[in-house]
Amino acid sequence: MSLIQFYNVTKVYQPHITALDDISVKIDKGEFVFLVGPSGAGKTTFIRLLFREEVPTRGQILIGGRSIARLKRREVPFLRRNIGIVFQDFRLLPEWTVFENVAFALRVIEVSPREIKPRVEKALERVGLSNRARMFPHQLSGGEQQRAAIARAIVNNPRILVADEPTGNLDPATSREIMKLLEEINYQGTTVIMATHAWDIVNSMRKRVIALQQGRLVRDDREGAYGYEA
Ligand SMILES: Nc1ncnc2c1ncn2[C@@H]1O[C@H](COP(=O)(O)OP(=O)(O)OP(=O)(O)O)[C@@H](O)[C@H]1O
Repeated sequence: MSLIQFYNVTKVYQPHITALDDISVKIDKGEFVFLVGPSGAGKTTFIRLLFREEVPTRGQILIGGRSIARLKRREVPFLRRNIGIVFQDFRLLPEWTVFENVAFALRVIEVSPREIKPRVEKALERVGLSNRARMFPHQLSGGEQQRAAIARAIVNNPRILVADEPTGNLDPATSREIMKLLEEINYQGTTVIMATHAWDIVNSMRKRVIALQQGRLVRDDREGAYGYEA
C-alpha cells in the first residue's frame, strides 16, 4: 500500500478558483518526488492538503492508509507528527537560538525534557550544524538557516518531509548542498516531496517528477526532467 494516496482530489477556493483539478496519484514510502509547474499550478495547495492545512473540496487523501479528511480535530497533530515541513523563507524564530528553534518542534508534542537535548543534538549533527547550536538565526548564512529549518523538520523522525521551494532564497552552490542533504535524508528512509521551480536541480537529480499545470496533473515521470527551462 502506498504511503500517500490522492483519489480524484479537487480543491476549489471560493468563489471559483480550481487550484487542483481531479488529481489522482500515489507516492510510496522512500520515494523522492519533485512537484513542478508554473506559478499558480497548485503545488502549494497540494502540500497544504497533505498536512491538512486545507481540506479537499472533492476526493480523498489517504496517508498510511487512513483518510485524513475523517481525522478528528484532536487527531490532526498525530498526522503532523508524521510530516516535517520546510519553507523557502526558513521560518525560524529570530529570538531563539538554533537549538531552541529545533527543540520547539519536540516541546509542542510534549517530548520529555530529558529526551530533548540528545534528540536536538542528533538532528543538528545530521544537518552539519552541531557547532552552530548556540547561535541565533541572523548570525547564520542562508544555507545554514535552511539546515536549521531542516533539522527542526526531521527532529521528530517524520515519515514524510515536505519542502516548498526550499532553495528559492539560496545561491546555486548552497542549493546543491541543501539538495545533497535532502537526498541523504531520503536515503535514510524518509519520503521527500519537494515543490520547486529550480529546473536545473530537477534535471540533475533524475528523480520522480510530477508536473502540475492549472491544477491538473499533466506529467508523472519516474526519472524525470523539469520539462522546460522556466
Ligand atoms: N487561500 C486561497 N484562496 C484563494 N485562492 C487561492 C488560495 N491559495 C491559492 N489560491 C489560488 O489557487 C491557485 C494555485 O495556487 P498555489 O499556491 O497552489 O500554486 P503554486 O503552484 O504553489 O504557485 P507558486 O509556484 O507561485 O507558489 C492560484 O490560482 C492561487 O491564486
